[in-house]
Amino acid sequence: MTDPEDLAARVRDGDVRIHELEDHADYDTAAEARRLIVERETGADLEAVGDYSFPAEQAEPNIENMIGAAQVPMGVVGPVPVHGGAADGDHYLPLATTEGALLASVNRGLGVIRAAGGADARVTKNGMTRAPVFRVDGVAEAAETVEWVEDNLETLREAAESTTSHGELLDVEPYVVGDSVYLRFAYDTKDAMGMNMATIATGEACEVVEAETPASLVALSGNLCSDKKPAAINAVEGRGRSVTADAVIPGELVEERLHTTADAIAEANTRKNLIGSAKAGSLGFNAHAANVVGAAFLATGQDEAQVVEGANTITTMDTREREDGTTDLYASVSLASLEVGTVGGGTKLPTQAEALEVLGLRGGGDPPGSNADALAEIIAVGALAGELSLLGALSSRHLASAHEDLGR
Ligand SMILES: CC(C)(COP(=O)([O-])OP(=O)([O-])OC[C@H]1O[C@@H](n2cnc3c(N)ncnc32)[C@H](O)[C@@H]1OP(=O)([O-])[O-])[C@@H](O)C(=O)NCCC(=O)NCCSC(=O)C[C@@](C)(O)CC(=O)[O-]
Ligand SMILES: NC(=O)C1=CN([C@@H]2O[C@H](COP(=O)(O)OP(=O)(O)OC[C@H]3O[C@@H](n4cnc5c(N)ncnc54)[C@H](OP(=O)(O)O)[C@@H]3O)[C@@H](O)[C@H]2O)C=CC1
Repeated sequence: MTDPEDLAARVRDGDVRIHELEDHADYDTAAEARRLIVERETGADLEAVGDYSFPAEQAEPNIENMIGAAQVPMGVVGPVPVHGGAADGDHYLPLATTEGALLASVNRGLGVIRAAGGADARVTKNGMTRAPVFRVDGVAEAAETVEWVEDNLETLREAAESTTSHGELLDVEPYVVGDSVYLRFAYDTKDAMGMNMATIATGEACEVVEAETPASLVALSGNLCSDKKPAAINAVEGRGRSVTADAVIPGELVEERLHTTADAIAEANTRKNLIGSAKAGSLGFNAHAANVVGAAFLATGQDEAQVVEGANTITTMDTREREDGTTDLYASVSLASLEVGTVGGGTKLPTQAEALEVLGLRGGGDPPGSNADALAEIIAVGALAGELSLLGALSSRHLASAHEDLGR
């Protein structure tokens, strides 16, 4: 049966479940039937939602109960001048957002960085984590379990890596709380963001832990991972890529293009991003790193919920005196836990793959991992540009007027 009206009627009559429509029709017809059901029950018109540009079947690994697609406007900023460990040269960065003024701001910051000769960027740590929680009888069994894990990393590595041809187990960090034992597994997941890969590999390793120790698995994710929640452990230890970008901006460029001074930006950064964030109890000591991380994630097919970890960013802005008496601005961002991939997840979907192509980073890198490293470095430079521009706007008191002009 391939008629959407008939399919919708069968769902209404209870003959077919709404999430099983793909068993009875092709994927696009199933989505159309679902739209009919939802339209009739809610009175909403789903014409725009149904006007998507790719075969629904292509999204099969990414969504259940598909009715169409949410379309977010995508723009481009740059070129981004990056001197990175993996990324080098000028890259246009696609960003998808609904916040007017955001791309203008990042574009302005990139123009400043470009005029200053570009930004350096490096991935300084890489490890996607999964931390299962086990039940033990008490502290004696907890210690026995931890000792076994520490003595048998090779055995755990063999089990975990049997599930993947790309992933490598880097470390297992044990934590004990009463009769709970948490094992934080960290993997080099190469060009994949790696959450599925790390979860599957850790599941295999957990079977060995249960067979060899008194510990009994309670949950494959015990929240010390920590995925998609604000967590100090990610800000301190890192998760995914830890990446830093910096640039020195000549004082005259700050004045010409940001309409303020290096001193004023440094002061705004200290009082806002450092002291203000500390007083607020924030994990993010930055202005809006999440803006660039989120927009780049939507454009390139990353898991949008992991913007939470991307916000674990510290921005520093300091003045540097030159011999001629003028003052430059040293600017940096350090993203502790940027979780990105160029294979897997949403990266294969058509618009997302095209966005990765714009960056020259679609698919696996050579060597494996280099494309995801490069993506992390480019996003970090984009975040640095956003910080420079917003701090400039705040220092020159242009934030409200910018959003009056562009954001509404
Ligand atoms: C809006 C500007 C850039 C104007 O700034 P301006 O200096 O008046 O702009 P301009 O017209 O002189 O142009 C300067 C450059 O900006 C770029 N630019 C300029 N306009 C465009 C445009 N339409 N499209 C693309 N790029 C644009 C472009 O690079 C241009 O150079 P050019 O190419 O002309 O040589 C500036 O006032 C600004 O950056 N304001 C800050 C806005 C901002 O950062 N908003 C971010 C969101 S705020 C938020 O979400 C978080 C928050 C604030 O709540 C977090 C917190 O608590 O801090
Ligand atoms: N399971 C979970 O708990 C969670 C899942 N997610 C979801 O997980 C998905 C992302 O998981 P992820 O593991 O990244 O992606 P996928 O599950 O899509 O797997 C990617 C696979 O691509 C293969 N691959 C091919 N080339 C490369 C390369 N160069 N580098 C690395 N791997 C390569 C690997 O296969 P092989 O391993 O065989 O080598 C890898 O496992 C997203 O959809 C996200 O939303 C998010 C959070 C939690």
